[in-house]
Amino acid sequence: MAPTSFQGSVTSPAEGDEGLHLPSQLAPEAFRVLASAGVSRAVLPGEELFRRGEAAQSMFLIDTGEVRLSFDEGLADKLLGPGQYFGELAVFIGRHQRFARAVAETPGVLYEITQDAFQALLEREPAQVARFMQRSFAYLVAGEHQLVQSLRRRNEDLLQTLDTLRQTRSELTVAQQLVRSDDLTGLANRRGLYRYLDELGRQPLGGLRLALLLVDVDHFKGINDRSGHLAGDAALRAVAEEVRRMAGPLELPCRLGGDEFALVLRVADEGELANRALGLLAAVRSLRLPSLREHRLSVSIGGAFCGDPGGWAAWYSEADRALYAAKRQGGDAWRLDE
Ligand SMILES: Nc1nc2c(ncn2[C@@H]2O[C@H](COP(=O)(O)OP(=O)(O)OP(=O)(O)O)[C@@H](O)[C@H]2O)c(=O)[nH]1
Repeated sequence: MAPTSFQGSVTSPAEGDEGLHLPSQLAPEAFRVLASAGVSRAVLPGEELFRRGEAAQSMFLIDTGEVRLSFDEGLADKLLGPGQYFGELAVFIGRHQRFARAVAETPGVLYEITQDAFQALLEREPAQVARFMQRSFAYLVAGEHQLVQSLRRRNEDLLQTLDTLRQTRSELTVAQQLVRSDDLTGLANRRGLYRYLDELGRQPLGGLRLALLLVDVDHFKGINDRSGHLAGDAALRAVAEEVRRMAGPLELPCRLGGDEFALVLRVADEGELANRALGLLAAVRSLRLPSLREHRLSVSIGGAFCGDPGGWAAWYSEADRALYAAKRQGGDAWRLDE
């Protein structure tokens, strides 16, 4: 039934170790026997032999020309040539859906072998068919193995990408914190405060009132002048620590710049605000820094209640007015903007 023009190629495997040679290249004798069960069919470039998902009926042997197999996304196409076969699962297991699309790449001649013809061949040439099936399974298993390997590699690549992403995110978080915090004291800086104020409008206050305290070190220029800039830095850090200590968990202590600090508080009433301001005055007053020699640290504090959570400029100018009232009083004092 099948006079073949395929004569075997230089890559065709030697008898006996066929299963080790990939891809599916048949020795001329095996090809001849299989082709004898098939019907020869001429194909033209672009001609579709089967589609993905289609119910499989037969397998194909390539006598001349080339056929392209396309798989799911992510898997490379396969180009098969003379002496190779494809679609063999159809004759092995029947009722099987194609998982590739097969299209003729060049003009050529194929042998199409139906399941019935294959069964008849099995009875006629059991030894040859058994060898053919054995090599096919070895080929399928090797293909499966390659697939598992490539999935594993892809998985490793994904894990690595995920790792890089995680690292970038944590670097970004650190960078964002650096951008929002003050180098000298570690408190939030003005940028951090604005960010906090943005969030503030969305948070419930649970019946409390928001208030702003502006804290400014008294005669700080004199500290720098008398004891040096490093001593000035130490004084700023010590005051910052007291401001931080006074802040509750949802309150943001920050350094606005120079010797000026700010704290947005949540208080029940004016009495509580006064207590907290007086507590801070006392805490700074009791600081003793050896680098400042005889100089006693003190701060002035101006306070204002925040009517509108978005109105930073208004709160700031009210608290600033109160702060200068405290300064005019001689410092080491607190005033509330009325
Ligand atoms: N050591 C040190 N000094 C700073 C820093 N930033 C600003 N300064 C200095 O802080 C001083 C602030 O001085 P002023 O704003 O005049 O305030 P003051 O001397 O405290 O005067 P009053 O507020 O009226 O009591 C300036 O001399 C700045 O040079 C800093 O990071 N470290």
